[in-house]
Amino acid sequence: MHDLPEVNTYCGMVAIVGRPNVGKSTILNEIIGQKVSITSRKPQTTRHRIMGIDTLDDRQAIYVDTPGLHSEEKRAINRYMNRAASSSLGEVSLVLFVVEGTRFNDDDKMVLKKIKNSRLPVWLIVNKTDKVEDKNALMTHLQWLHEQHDFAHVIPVSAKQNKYITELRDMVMEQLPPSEFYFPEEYITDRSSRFMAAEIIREKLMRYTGDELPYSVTVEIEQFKMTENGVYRINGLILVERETQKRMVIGKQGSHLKTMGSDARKDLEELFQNKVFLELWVKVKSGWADDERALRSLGYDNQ
Ligand SMILES: Nc1nc2c(ncn2[C@@H]2O[C@H](COP(=O)(O)OP(=O)(O)OP(=O)(O)O)[C@@H](O)[C@H]2O)c(=O)[nH]1
Repeated sequence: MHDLPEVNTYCGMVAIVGRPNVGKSTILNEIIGQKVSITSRKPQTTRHRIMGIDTLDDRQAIYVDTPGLHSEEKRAINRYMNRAASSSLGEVSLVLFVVEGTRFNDDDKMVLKKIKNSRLPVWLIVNKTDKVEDKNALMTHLQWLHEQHDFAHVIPVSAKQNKYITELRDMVMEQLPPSEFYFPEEYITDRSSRFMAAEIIREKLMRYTGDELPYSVTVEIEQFKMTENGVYRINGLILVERETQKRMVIGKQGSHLKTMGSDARKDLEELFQNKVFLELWVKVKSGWADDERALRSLGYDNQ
């Protein structure tokens, strides 16, 4: 009889699911200690499935941040996001179901239904507790939440104030099954530097522009290279649907684009630990959000 190879490390996938805007990406970034998933006040900021990798000594937790699940599936991009969110449930060992304070609406119900079907162990993470002034109401709500499903844990946190995030991280680490590491220990995400650069630029667009933009804007990295003097030279192309949106993104005498570019550059330098030279262009590309083929050509390939 052959001895099985001894594994003395622990590693597993943890899916972070929930309706849009409950703070999934913020929780992930707080756990990893770096911006691996972009966030904004606008719902549905996360469009892709992103892994955040947290390695500590002999343990590696691979968090999968998913686009917010929601019931509206009108446009192609919404369908894509729902697929990306659901497909991550197949391969994980633990689900963190994120809800917000004392709110629990139809979209939360829909997510809970999906989770129940998956039969995975679920921890309920009640985020944004800092926003709840009435602590008695919170207690009553937590009690009610407990009754909705056989949650292994119900954990109130505030990602924004970094409250109970370390405790959550430690609990997850304890829960990992014995396994080889999936990623080298220095990795913090499965995504390429190009992808991260595009996402950070998109985050600035989401944050600085009006409500009209979220669905219609996308970013392509046309060039990403190290120059002879050790600077990352990044050229980003911002694609919008309409001329009015182009003007909105650029701002008066380019003021908007300049501020966003400078903010994005700072984040990129922090992320890559390297000096960055960033150039941005804006171009009108009509109708892309309704065209699945165009989506795929821009990298929305549901992987
Ligand atoms: N007050 C408060 N706000 C928070 C907290 N966590 C996240 N937020 C804010 O909530 C908004 C949404 O956060 P995200 O992390 O982008 O939410 P998400 O669930 O990933 O959103 P989608 O990308 O739409 O799925 C942002 O403006 C965050 O700053 C928290 O603990 N307290």
